[in-house]
Amino acid sequence: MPRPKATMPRPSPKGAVERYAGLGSALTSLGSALAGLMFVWSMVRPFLPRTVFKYYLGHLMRRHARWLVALLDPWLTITITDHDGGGRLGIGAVYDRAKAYLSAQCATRARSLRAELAARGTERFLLSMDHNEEIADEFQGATVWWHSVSLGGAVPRRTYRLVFHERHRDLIVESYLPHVSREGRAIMASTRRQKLFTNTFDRHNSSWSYVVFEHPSTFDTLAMDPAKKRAIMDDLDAFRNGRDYYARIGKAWKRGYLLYGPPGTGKSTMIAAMANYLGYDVYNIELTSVTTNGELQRLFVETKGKSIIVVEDIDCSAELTAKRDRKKPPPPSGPDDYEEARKVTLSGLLNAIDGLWSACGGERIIIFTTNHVEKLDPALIRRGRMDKHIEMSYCCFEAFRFLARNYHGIDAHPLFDNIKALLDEANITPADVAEHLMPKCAADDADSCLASLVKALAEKAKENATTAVINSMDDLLKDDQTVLDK
Ligand SMILES: Nc1ncnc2c1ncn2[C@@H]1O[C@H](COP(=O)(O)OP(=O)(O)OP(=O)(O)O)[C@@H](O)[C@H]1O
Repeated sequence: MPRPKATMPRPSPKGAVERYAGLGSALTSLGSALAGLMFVWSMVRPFLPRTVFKYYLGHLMRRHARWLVALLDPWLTITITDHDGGGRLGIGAVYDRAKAYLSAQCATRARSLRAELAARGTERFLLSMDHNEEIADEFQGATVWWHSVSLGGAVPRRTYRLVFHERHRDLIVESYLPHVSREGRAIMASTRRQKLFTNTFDRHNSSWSYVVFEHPSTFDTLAMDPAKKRAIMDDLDAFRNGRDYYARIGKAWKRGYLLYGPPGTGKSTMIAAMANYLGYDVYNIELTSVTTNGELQRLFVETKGKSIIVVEDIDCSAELTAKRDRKKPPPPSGPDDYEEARKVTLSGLLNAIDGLWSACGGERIIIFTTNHVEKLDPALIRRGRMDKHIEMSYCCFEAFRFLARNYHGIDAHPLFDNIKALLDEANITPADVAEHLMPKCAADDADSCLASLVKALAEKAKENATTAVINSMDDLLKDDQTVLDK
């Protein structure tokens, strides 16, 4: 097996010289010793019975092989990759901590660095080692070397190799690594940026990739009934501070929300507001890009704590809206059946959610959104899975006042009464109201925007009234037909 690059002698980095200083003379002495042994061996071997050679000497050589290797290469390597499960911390968490720890070390020591903004709204940069860069670190008298490597592939894997002398094994494993983890976590807490993860599919499987999450929506900009909004914020607070409570009642620290309502009523906006309120990362899972139930399960388990996992428009996945088939499916018999077996099913999704709660301990929220709650299987949205059901409804007067204050800084206007009466009849979404309130040119002010809204509301109210008349006539005709049929 080729040695990791970090252990190869390199001219520039400090430490490499020290690490390999004794190696040349050790090899020379070993060469002479081996030559002597070979000579003695060739003299003695013809006089040895086969059994002595086979059992005793063979055994002796095997026993001392490890010692010989350790003598030649006493350097141990620990590999930390951004794709390790990270146990209860979630994928790449150990790597992230090491990266944060090294950011504090490498600014003064590495010669080739990468820079990224440390946190939203700050001008501070977080520095990390560039690929193939090496730095040395000291800990309680031991020297260790960190080497940064990027492994190729469709989704490149970033890896750190930590190299140290065998005699420091206990110190490194029991004290140094926990020290790196502690320091790294503290640095991450002070420089944390929220991330938006999406699942991408290459030729072989799905994996998460992320961008920095910078959605401007907050509860201060979300238009909805103030009492309902307050209740959601209180619920989130109780969840965030509920670590001991969840441990005491023996439940995984998680909460499920179902957001339902017509398009444009603010479901995605609400998710962004929740993420910003809690400071959590968002994992947006696109079910149509996931080919098997197993893959879905893996994606779920790879999410980190302090995160919101979102499945939007869950009603758009035909396999999930179908009622659960409790019978075991027959084994695939042809290519079509195999294609069928590759789909994500409702039971697959339920298993993935349940598996997530049993495999990962910490602080996750899962949110489903749908425009057609009535289409969903009750098992998917039952309390315990989706603990809180939130209806995102058409714009009410309170939500309109909120938007008017946000967009134009007004709390009252002669058109408000008119708008209040029309809103009840028009059934218009907050997205539509926001669109009318948004000035389109420099001449647009509150008066013109509200006038445009009144016009739109009146048209929508008229349209709804006409539809209602047509529907009631249809119902009457159906009733008449039923009577005639009888
Ligand atoms: N309650 C709201 N408060 C403030 N803005 C809103 C609200 N609802 C909708 N909007 C505005 O309307 C736009 C569309 O809203 P959003 O995407 O959140 O709706 P949605 O319910 O998720 O729609 P869909 O079901 O089609 O995904 C947003 O960009 C936002 O600016």
